[in-house]
Amino acid sequence: MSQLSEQQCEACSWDAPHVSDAEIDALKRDIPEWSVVERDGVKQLERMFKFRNFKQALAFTNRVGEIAEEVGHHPALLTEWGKVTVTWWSHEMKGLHKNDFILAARTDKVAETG
Ligand SMILES: C[C@H](O)[C@H](O)[C@H]1CNC2=NC(N)=NC(=O)C2=N1
Repeated sequence: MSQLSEQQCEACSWDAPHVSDAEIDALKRDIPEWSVVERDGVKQLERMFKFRNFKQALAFTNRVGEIAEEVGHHPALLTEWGKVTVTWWSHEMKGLHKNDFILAARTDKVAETG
């Protein structure tokens, strides 16, 4: 189990510090299945999860929605037959905050434990 998932999200505003490339490398070790992608100059964390059907993919989507609502930090969720693509980033900062890594670790936990 990742300790990262147990850490608390901090309040995050548009001028909060971005995680450095060295911090990204260190934090990514706890969430090895996630990729850092860059869209329109904005770094994002992304992972695709596979399921047996649409219903299970939708149930996972809703569980991830619940953990997002708990902390007021929200991912992009693409739900398809048998798969869900989850993308975390901090819109206000236009980049990655430690919160995104914490939520990615919690997303992994949802996938493991339901
Ligand atoms: C007002 C509200 O809390 C903010 O707009 C929140 C909502 N959820 C959010 N989610 C994410 N991922 N990034 C944000 O910057 C963000 N901002």
